[in-house]
Amino acid sequence: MYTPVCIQDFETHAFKVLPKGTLDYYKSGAGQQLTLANNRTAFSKLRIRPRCLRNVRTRSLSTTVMGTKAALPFGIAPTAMQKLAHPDGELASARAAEKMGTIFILSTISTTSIEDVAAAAPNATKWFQLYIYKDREVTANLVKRAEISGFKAIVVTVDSPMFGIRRDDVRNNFKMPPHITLANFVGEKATSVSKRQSGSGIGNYVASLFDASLEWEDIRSLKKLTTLPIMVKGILTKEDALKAVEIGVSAIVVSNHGGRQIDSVPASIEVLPEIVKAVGSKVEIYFDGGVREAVDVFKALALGAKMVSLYLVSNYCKVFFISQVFMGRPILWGLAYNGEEGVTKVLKVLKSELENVMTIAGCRSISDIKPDMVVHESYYSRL
Ligand SMILES: Cc1cc2nc3c(=O)[nH]c(=O)nc-3n(C[C@H](O)[C@H](O)[C@H](O)COP(=O)(O)O)c2cc1C
Ligand SMILES: CCCCCCC(=O)C(=O)O
Repeated sequence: MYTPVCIQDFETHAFKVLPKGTLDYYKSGAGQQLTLANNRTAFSKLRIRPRCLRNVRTRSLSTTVMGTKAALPFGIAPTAMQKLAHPDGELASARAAEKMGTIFILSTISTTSIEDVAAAAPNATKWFQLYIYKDREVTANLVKRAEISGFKAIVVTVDSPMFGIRRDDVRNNFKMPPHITLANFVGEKATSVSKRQSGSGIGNYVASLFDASLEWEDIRSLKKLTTLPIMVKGILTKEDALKAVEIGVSAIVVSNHGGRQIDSVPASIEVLPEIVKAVGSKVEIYFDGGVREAVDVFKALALGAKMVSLYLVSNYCKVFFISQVFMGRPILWGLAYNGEEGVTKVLKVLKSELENVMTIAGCRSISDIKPDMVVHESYYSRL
């Protein structure tokens, strides 16, 4: 079998083996796909400034997320309908996350139920991504089920009052194949959700069922439904980041939904410094969008780092840093390669790349990755 050595290799393989409708759904961005491309281009414009002779004989990639240790600073972003890539779908990716000691975020629109994922990967740190439905009973039920099943956080996606127009999905009249179900909606309410889905594209599903009337106060109400920490995913401005802090969320995911919502929003990595600067250490900040290599993880961690002066008198400074970077599509490419083993391989490739980059750059731990170790390319043209 073809042996991938980098995430690009997994992608090339997936492009060959996935059916056209699935591949187009997974890979597409909105509109002309400018933001999708820019999620990558923006990373390529950043330069790493390595440091030498720092005794990097022992290294650790571990980090702390919401008070819990994670073995890796990168995890699995929520992506819908993973059984389109492999029959084991979300079970495979959750198990791979468990094996590698990293975080797994399950999509509301999963093809495996909350309970089945929990049973398959009991020791993984699992978070549940929530789309808020017009029917608040459906929403409350999802939150309760995630809580009872041992998920450790609710990640509310706030960038999707309507879905971005992904042109290939429209051209393909993309629908879920009949042998696959939206597994969180089997049962009374679910039937109505699933039935509406069949025969209509995803844009129609979202328009008919997701709640476009959401406001910040709804996030406050959501907090009353659960004891789990609430995170908001899809923040792209400092104004919204500060609003999220004011409402009392536990974390913010800086994300442009993989370029799938508004074409021409900035790359996630372009937005990160503005948000870190505004929010500081008030809440945890995570990141996704365009991560395909360990150098991208390194760059995001560096730009997410912020020096915070704790005790001005003693001049003691602590560095707060973003503790997790998430990936969407690379996990789907891993699934398409070989289910659980494929996703594990994707995570392992990235892990060994990151160890390599950190070691050569003089970093023994994630907290050694400092803001001044990454600069924009214009830094050098000014010299
Ligand atoms: C096929 C696909 C399905 C997705 N489904 C969801 C979803 O159900 N919920 C959600 O919040 N984000 C979803 N996303 C967005 C991802 O969580 C993440 O923000 C994005 O994929 C990150 O970009 P990357 O693919 O470049 O890593 C999806 C993305 C893709 C590509
Ligand atoms: C059938 C509902 C579609 C959900 C889509 C999930 C998603 O967020 C995406 O970007 O696609």
